[in-house]
Amino acid sequence: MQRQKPKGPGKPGPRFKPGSGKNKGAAGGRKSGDNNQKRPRQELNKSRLAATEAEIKELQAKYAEIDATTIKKFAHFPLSKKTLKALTESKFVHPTQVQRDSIGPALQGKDVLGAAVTGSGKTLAFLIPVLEHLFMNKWSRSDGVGAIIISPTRELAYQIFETLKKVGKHHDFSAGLIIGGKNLKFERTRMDQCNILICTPGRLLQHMDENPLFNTSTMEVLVLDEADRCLDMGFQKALNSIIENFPPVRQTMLFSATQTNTVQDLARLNLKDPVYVGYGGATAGEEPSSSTKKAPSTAVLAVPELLQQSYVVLNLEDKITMLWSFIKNHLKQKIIVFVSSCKQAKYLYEIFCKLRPGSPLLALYGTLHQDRRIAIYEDFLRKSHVVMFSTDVASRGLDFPAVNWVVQLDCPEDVSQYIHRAGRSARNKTRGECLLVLTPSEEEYMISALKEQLNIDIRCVQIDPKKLFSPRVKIEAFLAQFPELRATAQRAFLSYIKSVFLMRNKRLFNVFSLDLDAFAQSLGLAVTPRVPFLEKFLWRQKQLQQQKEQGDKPTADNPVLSKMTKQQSFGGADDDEENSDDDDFIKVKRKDHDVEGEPVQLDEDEATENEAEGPLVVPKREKLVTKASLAKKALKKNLQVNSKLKFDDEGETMADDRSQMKALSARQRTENQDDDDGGIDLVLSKALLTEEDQYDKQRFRELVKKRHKLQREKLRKKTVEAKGSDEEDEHQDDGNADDAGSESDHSVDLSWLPDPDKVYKNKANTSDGNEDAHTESKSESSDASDDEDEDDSDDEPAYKKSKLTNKMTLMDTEAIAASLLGS
Ligand SMILES: Nc1ncnc2c1ncn2[C@@H]1O[C@H](COP(=O)(O)OP(=O)(O)OP(=O)(O)O)[C@@H](O)[C@H]1O
Repeated sequence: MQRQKPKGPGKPGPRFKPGSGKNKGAAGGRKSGDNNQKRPRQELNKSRLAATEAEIKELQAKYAEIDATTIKKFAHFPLSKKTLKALTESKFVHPTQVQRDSIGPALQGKDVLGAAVTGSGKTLAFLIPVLEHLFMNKWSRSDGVGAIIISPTRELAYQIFETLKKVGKHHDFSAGLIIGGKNLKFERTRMDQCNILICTPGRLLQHMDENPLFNTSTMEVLVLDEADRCLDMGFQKALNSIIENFPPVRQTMLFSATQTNTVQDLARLNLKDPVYVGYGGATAGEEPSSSTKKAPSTAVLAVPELLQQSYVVLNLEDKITMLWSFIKNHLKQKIIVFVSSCKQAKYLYEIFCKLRPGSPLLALYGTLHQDRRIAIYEDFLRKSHVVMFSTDVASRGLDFPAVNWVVQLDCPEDVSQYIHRAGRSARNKTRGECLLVLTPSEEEYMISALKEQLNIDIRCVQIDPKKLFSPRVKIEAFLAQFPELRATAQRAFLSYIKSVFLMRNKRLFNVFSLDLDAFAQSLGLAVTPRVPFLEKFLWRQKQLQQQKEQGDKPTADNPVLSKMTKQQSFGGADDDEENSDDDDFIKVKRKDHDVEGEPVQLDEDEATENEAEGPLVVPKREKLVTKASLAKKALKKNLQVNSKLKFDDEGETMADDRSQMKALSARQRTENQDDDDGGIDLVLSKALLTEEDQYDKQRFRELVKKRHKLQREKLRKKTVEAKGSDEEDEHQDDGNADDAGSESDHSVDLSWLPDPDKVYKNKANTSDGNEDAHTESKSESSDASDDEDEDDSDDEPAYKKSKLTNKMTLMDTEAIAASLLGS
């Protein structure tokens, strides 16, 4: 039974129109009029409350009698009027099997594990109980978070939110969509006011860690949609931390088309006597029909009844030709093409846009901006014929209407991934088709796994070569024309190889069976790009082989060797940061693969955790490449970022004293920083810069002084030379004195003239014009600093300044002329 919470009055009822009271218009009766308005409002609130109380009691009394077998319509469930009204308005009248089986126990407050075929209506199977739980407990905005629904992808969370808006529209609860890529501040300020939160694990954890307003202690219902995905390795850490923050007493519901039921997962979630819905007994295409309290050994794996499945076997290099021909032959259809990495989805989208197949194209993958992702998702919902290239971000839970074809261009990791991808078509009893594209090396394993686990007979189709059109030549031309596209093709090439390389099921995915040159050519690349991670892996294997031949065994004392062995057993890449920029798209996240190779010893904690399941091989997690780690790497290699080398004419490097730190304390402090963990101390850096700045200024002043000294020396030399030659001339040729023309060619001894310094100093003091001149001269030397100007004024003779100013008065000129004539 559900716990009744002592509640306040709940949300206010509708406002009364002003003047509806009896005393309307009475002079001076405003106050009493207000009272009269308040009274009916209070009375209405009371009567509403009483009605709600009565409804709750009535519904509660019926909970114990719920029998799934007798339920044909939603109205047969003891549901609140508000929920029923919204369901009817949304044309949800008859519950699906999973809804029939799970809503009853969920209303009774039991934990539920629901597994049902894709598109069978699991979303409503948990949303209805969530709404009813809050209603029965008279939840209001001030009560905080009552239910949290966790979904593995943002698009799925968004879709659940949209469904909640439909079926919960007559309730007064507030709901929030908490997903990454949205405004964190906005979410932060409103989260505490939400009664129902729909979130992705990462974002929820972020709020739990960073948002002091976020309080989950009031939470009473937890739902995990696509529970097996939420509980697998990719989200394990985040989910463990999230669950720690939840109150231990709560109702928990898990739903998926490929459900988890491992003891370990259920223990993590604190499930108490859960009811299993859709486990066991069903065959392909047949919906599960009963719920059970016993934990069955396996969950049902099934694909929709009306889904037609087929597969085709092709060499890797023929995939693009096949896809192009397929799209050209299905122009008026809605198609999703699944590939294994974001870069492939991007490349296929870009090149097909250039090739113009005649059908609208879209691409949905994780590295797109969130707003773009939602826009593409909505675009695909709306369009009736369109091709969408997608990664597995769209493989789970998304309810696109009327998808005609799902093409799995790259082989799925396992059967459950196949089911989720295929389930985007043939939803809710509609027809759909799925085409699985396999390479010859993938065929045997995948087809036998599908037949065994799904108990289906998947049809192999042969492609008519006449219907194949190769776009290879056009692709090559586009790549030659657009270098950016070529780069995208190269990235797509590498990302596909890496995805195959990282797959843990080596019987299914064998990177060495691929013809890399042919594959590169099929993407339009004239030259096959290098695959560094593969080269490195082969080199390491060779080393290992050599070590083995020499009789060495990997031990704890031989870390290199044991690392290599470990890596080989993973069959995966190392965490070498060199290749890390290719890594963002792929992570080996799942733990339920068929794994080849030796089991690897886990950390102690993990090992004990996994004992119940026997030896477990976990994937090696990729090291996160952060800016700090890159900086540390650069430091280790003694790389100086932004350093400048100068070369002389002979090509020898010259010391650049400007780049060397002069300040002793700065140098000491920087040297001491070597022991630090990294990061930038802003205060320290500022102090160092100020100190260095002073040295820079001093150095600059010295340079200027040096330059001026040189100039003066040059000038002095010239004057001395000129003097010497004049004296010689005087001795040689006195008779030439009256030759005016020759005078202009030779310097004249003007030492007998009055000292110009003295003359202009006096004038400068009296004349206003000289002030301007001084300013002008300053502006002319605007390159120099203020200090430099001061130096100039000390050192330079006054006549130089006056020469610059060119401001001689008439009297000065006359005086000079008179003295010249006088002499
Ligand atoms: N009772 C119902 N009557 C009619 N349509 C329904 C009913 N329940 C659900 N649907 C519709 O069926 C479609 C699939 O529902 P939903 O997305 O909940 O399926 P699912 O089981 O969660 O699928 P998946 O496993 O892919 O996540 C939706 O379009 C939904 O509106």
